[in-house]
Amino acid sequence: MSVVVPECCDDLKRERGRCLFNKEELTNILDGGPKLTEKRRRIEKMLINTPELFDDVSPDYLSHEDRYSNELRKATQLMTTLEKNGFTYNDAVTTGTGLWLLMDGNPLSLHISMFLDTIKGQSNPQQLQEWLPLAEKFKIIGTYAQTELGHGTFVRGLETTATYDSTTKEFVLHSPTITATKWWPGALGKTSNHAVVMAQLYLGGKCYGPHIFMVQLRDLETHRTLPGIVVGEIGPRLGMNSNDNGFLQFNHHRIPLTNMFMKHSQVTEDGKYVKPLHSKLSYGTMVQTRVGIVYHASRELSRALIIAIRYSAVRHQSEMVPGDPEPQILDYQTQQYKLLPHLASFFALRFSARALLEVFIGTSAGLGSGKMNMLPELHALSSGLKAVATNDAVKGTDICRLACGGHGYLSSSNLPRIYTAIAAGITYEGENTVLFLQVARYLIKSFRASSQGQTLPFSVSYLRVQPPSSHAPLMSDRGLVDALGAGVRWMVGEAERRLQQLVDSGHSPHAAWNACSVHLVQCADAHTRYYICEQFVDAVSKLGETVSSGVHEVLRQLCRLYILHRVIQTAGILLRCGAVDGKALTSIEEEECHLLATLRIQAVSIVDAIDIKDVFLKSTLGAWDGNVYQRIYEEAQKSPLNKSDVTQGYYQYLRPLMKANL
Ligand SMILES: CC/C=C\C/C=C\C/C=C\C/C=C\CC/C=C/C(=O)SCCNC(=O)CCNC(=O)[C@H](O)C(C)(C)COP(=O)(O)OP(=O)(O)OC[C@H]1O[C@@H](n2cnc3c(N)ncnc32)[C@H](O)[C@@H]1OP(=O)(O)O
Ligand SMILES: Cc1cc2nc3c(=O)[nH]c(=O)nc-3n(C[C@H](O)[C@H](O)[C@H](O)COP(=O)(O)OP(=O)(O)OC[C@H]3O[C@@H](n4cnc5c(N)ncnc54)[C@H](O)[C@@H]3O)c2cc1C
Repeated sequence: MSVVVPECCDDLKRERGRCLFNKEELTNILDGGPKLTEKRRRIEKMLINTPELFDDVSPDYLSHEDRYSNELRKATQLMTTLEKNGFTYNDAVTTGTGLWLLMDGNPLSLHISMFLDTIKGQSNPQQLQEWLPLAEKFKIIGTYAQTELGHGTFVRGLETTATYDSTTKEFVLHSPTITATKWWPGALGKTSNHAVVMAQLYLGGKCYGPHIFMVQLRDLETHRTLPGIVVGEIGPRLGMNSNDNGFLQFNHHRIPLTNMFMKHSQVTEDGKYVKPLHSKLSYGTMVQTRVGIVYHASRELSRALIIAIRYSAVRHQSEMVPGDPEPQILDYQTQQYKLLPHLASFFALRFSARALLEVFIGTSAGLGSGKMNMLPELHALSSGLKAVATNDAVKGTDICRLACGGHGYLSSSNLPRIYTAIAAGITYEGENTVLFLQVARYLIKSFRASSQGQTLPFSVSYLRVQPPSSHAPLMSDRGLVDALGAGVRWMVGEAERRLQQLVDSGHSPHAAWNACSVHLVQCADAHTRYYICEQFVDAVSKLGETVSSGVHEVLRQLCRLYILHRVIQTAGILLRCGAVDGKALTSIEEEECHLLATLRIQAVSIVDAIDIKDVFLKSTLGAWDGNVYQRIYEEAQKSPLNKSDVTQGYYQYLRPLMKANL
């Protein structure tokens, strides 16, 4: 398949004619530099030239089994194509081309993300040497099996046991109850022959908590399940039904001692336990995946935005002025209000994902030399950003669907598939409310530490009890971000006061925590969004010296919109703590409406600069040429129901009903 850039329709031609900035420059910024754009495009070109990667028939028309097989065919083709062309799976993950861009669940995505990451992050040198080459070459195929029927969130509550038998130097894996059944892991049902399994470690009758084990599940020749193991697929889900999310039970299944991941904690041959430097190091794969999810969520949101904004420039509906031609729906202020703040969110998330990745890389380097002090900060940042990114991507994607009216509900718009895939991101890898509560714990701890005169880490330093007063004028970007920071400080202070008050009146700290948890989640959400605002302002101001004025202006406008929108969303808090007054809010609302109209002019060009090609958008509504109606019509012709004029169902059911004497 070659990339032919079609002539676009008049509406889109006019939109593109209004572009006042260098699109390529903006693309480079979003990719992280021209070299990364070039690398992404090389991977994409290679994928586009591999016709086997593209569906002839929509997965919606396939049986459950054919759908899975078709996805597996594409996933294996994707991996061999990458390998043959000298790219790594990591290239596919980091450029966003390898997980779901072409896919409907990709049964190898867990292998190339969490399985490989666990091997890299949790193995001792011998294990790394043994497992990494096998996994990288797909000689073994694995997944991350942690969640059980009874527990997903509460990892310490997992029931699968790994009991050490020092006589044979083996662990005995067992699922003692139905609720101990591993449930959900992607690609566990039919694809994987190995899994990294989280289980409670038992030594000499004592439980040492959850630890990770490498477990072979299936024979490497026959692919049959090994004795002592029951494994299968869990059935249809809201989305990603081409994957084989699975279940797994162990019946006193034995694995060698050396199959416990031993980078951080160890068990000696005689059954002694060696503690890790930090008790949560075994949660490292989850943290790393949360970092990746922030990027992934922003990418999925951007696909939905490209579709909805292009469509809104092509779709004409109603009369704005009686008797005038029907305007593009993008001209309606309400349509701009639906879409453009989410476009700003996409940019904000992309810059924040990059900042988080830097924290992750810095913290990982520190861990390598035994420095654990950055771990709580990374845990709080990755938890908060994963939660905000997925919440916003899901909300934004659904708004994009709604903004496309009826046609957004068509599978061929691809919005339902993008939505159902990213909707899972709210739940997997740490349910968002639960992650926010982890952030809140960090905020309260930090606030209390500051009251005792301790210095706070960078992401929470604005919470210190006596912050320096902001010198920036309120209506400047900095001034408004400072106002948002003052709002969060007030919220956290209020949460702390309420917690203390409950404890003072006789509640246990845990009961007090639960009684304040709605407010605590709001604190965590507000704190994370403040961090995102900071990253956005920071990134735009740093770019200011290096980019052309057109690009800088667009970024400045998007950043401003993000901040204004956030201030309006937080108005109640900001008024209560006196960070803004009613007059300021009125002028912020007016400015936001003005900015919507300004950004509308170049909105199509901005989404063009995100640079996702039609073959990856897979949408009748969002294609580059804007030829919407023809595409919708052609897609409908592919429905199996249109293969014959009269269907079997007519003879079987309708005709008898019509002939019956009712
Ligand atoms: C760079 C990225 C590369 C690749 C990925 C790319 C793209 C990804 C795209 C898509 C994703 C692909 C596939 C996803 C498929 C889905 C997979 C899964 O869902 S796997 C299962 C995930 N499960 C979870 O996330 C479970 C969530 N639960 C938990 O994490 C813990 O149970 C919880 C944190 C809620 C509580 O832990 P607990 O042990 O009970 O601790 P407690 O609350 O008591 O706190 C004690 C103490 O520990 C601190 N802490 C907790 N976790 C961590 C941590 N991870 N790191 C550091 N510290 C931690 C906690 O804050 C507390 O500290 P204090 O005592 O307050 O100081
Ligand atoms: C598509 C998909 C793919 C997945 N892939 C994998 C995988 O590859 N490997 C794997 O191991 N797992 C996987 N999972 C499982 C996933 O990680 C869990 O579903 C997730 O961690 C949430 O846990 P849970 O289902 O037990 O939800 P629960 O924790 O039961 O959540 C239910 C409700 O209870 C609330 N709740 C729970 N605890 C608290 C608390 N402490 N305070 C306040 N509220 C609370 C939650 O906020 C939520 O509203 C996947 C899940 C999905 C949907």
